[in-house]
Amino acid sequence: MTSKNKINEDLANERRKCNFNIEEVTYILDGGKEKTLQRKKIEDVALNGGASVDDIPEEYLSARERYENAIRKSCIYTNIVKNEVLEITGIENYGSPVLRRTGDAFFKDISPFMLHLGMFVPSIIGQCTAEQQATWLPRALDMKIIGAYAQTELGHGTFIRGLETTATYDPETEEFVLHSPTITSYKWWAGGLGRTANHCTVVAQLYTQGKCHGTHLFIVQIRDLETHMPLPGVKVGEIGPRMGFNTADNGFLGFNNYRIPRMNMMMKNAQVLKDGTYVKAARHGKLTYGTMVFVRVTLVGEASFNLAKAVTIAVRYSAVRRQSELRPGSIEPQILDYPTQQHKLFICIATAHAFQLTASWLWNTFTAVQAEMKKGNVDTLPELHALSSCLKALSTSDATAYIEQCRFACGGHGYMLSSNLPFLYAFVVATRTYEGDYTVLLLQTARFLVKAWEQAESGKVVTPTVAYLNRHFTTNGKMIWDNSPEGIIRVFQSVAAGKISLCVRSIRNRITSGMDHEDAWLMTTVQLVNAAEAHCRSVILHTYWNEIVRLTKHSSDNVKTVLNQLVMLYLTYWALERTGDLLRYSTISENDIDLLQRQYEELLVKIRPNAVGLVDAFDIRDEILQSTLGSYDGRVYERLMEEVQKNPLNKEPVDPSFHKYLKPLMKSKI
Ligand SMILES: CCCCCCCC/C=C\CCCCCCCCCCCC(=O)SCCNC(=O)CCNC(=O)[C@H](O)C(C)(C)COP(=O)(O)OP(=O)(O)OC[C@H]1O[C@@H](n2cnc3c(N)ncnc32)[C@H](O)[C@@H]1OP(=O)(O)O
Ligand SMILES: Cc1cc2nc3c(=O)[nH]c(=O)nc-3n(C[C@H](O)[C@H](O)[C@H](O)COP(=O)(O)OP(=O)(O)OC[C@H]3O[C@@H](n4cnc5c(N)ncnc54)[C@H](O)[C@@H]3O)c2cc1C
Repeated sequence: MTSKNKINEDLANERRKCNFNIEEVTYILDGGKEKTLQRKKIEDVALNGGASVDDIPEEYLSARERYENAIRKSCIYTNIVKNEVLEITGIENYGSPVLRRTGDAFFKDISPFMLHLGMFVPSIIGQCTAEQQATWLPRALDMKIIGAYAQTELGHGTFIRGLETTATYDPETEEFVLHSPTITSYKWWAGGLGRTANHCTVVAQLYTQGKCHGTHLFIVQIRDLETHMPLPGVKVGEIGPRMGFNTADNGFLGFNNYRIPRMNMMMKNAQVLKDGTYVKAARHGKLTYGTMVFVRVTLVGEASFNLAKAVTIAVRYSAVRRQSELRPGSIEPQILDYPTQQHKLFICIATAHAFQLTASWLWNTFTAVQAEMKKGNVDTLPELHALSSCLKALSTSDATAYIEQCRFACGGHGYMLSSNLPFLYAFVVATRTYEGDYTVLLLQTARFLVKAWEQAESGKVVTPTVAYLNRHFTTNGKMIWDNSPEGIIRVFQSVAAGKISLCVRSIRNRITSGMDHEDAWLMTTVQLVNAAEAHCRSVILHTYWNEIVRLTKHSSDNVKTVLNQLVMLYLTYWALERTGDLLRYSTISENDIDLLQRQYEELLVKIRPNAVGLVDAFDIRDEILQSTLGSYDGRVYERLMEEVQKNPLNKEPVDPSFHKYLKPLMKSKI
């Protein structure tokens, strides 16, 4: 073995200690052996060209160079996907999470094509008629047109009904006239819009026959396909440097009475006829929000994958890094041996599992609701909206916090961009805001919960994810504490039910004392967010536990054991995090809490020998991790040194600024 591919001895030892079959766990996380094999095949095809390697790391490039480099690599990757990968997977897998995952080997930040594939194409699939899809979809999939999703404006992101861009139908010419009447009506933020896109989905207030019908979606060409010049009546550009997403060319867009054909309104859920007659969406008023629901569902898997990357980096680094002495003169321990380090990291592994399994379950729920909607039944949409809202909110928020925890776990070296942890953080923290801000989405779930509570109160049987509310009305007093997984889950459901019940009481009391419903709701929103969070925790705990039981039925004993230890760690961790709630809503005693704490510490000890095996089971290739600290071989210090050689500041021994500024300063007299 050359020193280049020699595995760090501590890491090699960790792998020898691992007592379970790593591949078996990978199969469970991927959704089955077939899926793992398919993923590996795709990664082999897409990554063996080594196209991901930049001569100069992108963080040293100027804004212009970075953008051009991101476009260059997007085109390379797109060609590989079009010419080689889709041969294996079929065109229907264009937007699959595997391609998204493989794409991370090409971009440290983000591809300017991401929104084309992540939202423009899904909006065509979800919001266009079959005839419109036949016109747009093949061209979009073939990258003959490149799109963005322009909904948010300078003045409004959350409150979609407040958007100001107008689309006024002109029956004379059978066109819509798009207009930006104010500065705040300028589209703002859309990824890929600033420099890359020639088309975009525009969300605008629809006016026809003198009446406003609310926001609708339109496909709009904004640039010439040959010259890429903005078309007359279109003002478009890039919004400027941001915390992350700097290669996504997020853009602004304004219209000056810009005309598009009638058929460019996405007409699956509502139509404007040639004479201007508006035909209302018959089934559900919020179907035009469907693309956002789809993306929220996919973001739970994104949170899991990015957290898996961060914890892979931090655990491998913690196995390699040695620091301090436990006893005078003794060998310095691996930092992974500190229980406090295990406390920081093992919850991240468990959370990545919890979110991955919840994401698959949510995806199945999403496809089931889609199938029902195709048959004309929209009854399950409110539950899906409530679920996807709170799961998006919590998974992105927890992933953000835990990625930062992984960075803390890597000390100073975690602060280096080459560790990839700062990029991961900047990327994931944005997911807490975009596609619906954390608080706003939890308040959406709260609306659903309050309604479900009222139904349960009147004796009606409610839908499965809130079925625990029915139990709330048949049991009196606090939930009996029981330290089994099922017992802990039941207690978390009681906490949620108790908090929802307090919200309802607060709202009613406020109304009784003279407030109108809107003010009573507003004054209760702090509690409502808290109740929705509690509900969502119980959903995640329940789903994680159920899925582990189901998926490990035929697993080997050691895999069953380690995955059980992880899920128990997760349940125990959250019980300890929420002791205040547990004391309030269950019969848990101080003694029970002491036992929980001991159980938690014992679990850390049990999981410790398998920690590296568990992150290896995420099976994230080095090209995708892009980290000096997290590579499979653990050559941390060598890679940090190699990275220093790429720093343009080190190219010359003396920087020109010495002669220009420093020397004159040093020579000048006081
Ligand atoms: C070369 C590279 C190749 C790489 C290949 C890889 C392939 C890539 C493939 C996939 C990648 C996936 C990753 C995707 C990454 C995507 C990045 C995205 C970037 C960010 C994009 C954006 O941010 S787009 C903008 C998003 N904006 C928002 O989310 C706005 C948030 N606001 C809202 O959603 C709503 O306004 C609101 C929910 C806050 C409220 O709406 P409104 O005021 O209209 O409603 P009400 O509060 O009055 O409620 C009325 C009623 O309706 C119910 N309701 C609301 N929303 C919905 C809904 N969506 N569905 C169903 N029902 C809904 C609401 O609950 C109320 O019900 P009641 O019964 O009356 O209570
Ligand atoms: C990296 C990035 C990429 C993006 N990409 C796109 C894109 O491609 N296309 C696109 O259309 N948009 C995009 N966006 C915009 C994004 O969807 C919005 O920023 C997001 O929905 C939040 O809306 P806002 O900015 O208006 O925040 P605001 O609504 O102004 O929120 C500010 C604060 O007010 C609070 N608040 C707002 N309303 C309420 C309420 N009713 N109750 C209680 N609190 C409230 C929020 O909780 C938040 O704390 C992107 C944003 C980012 C950061």
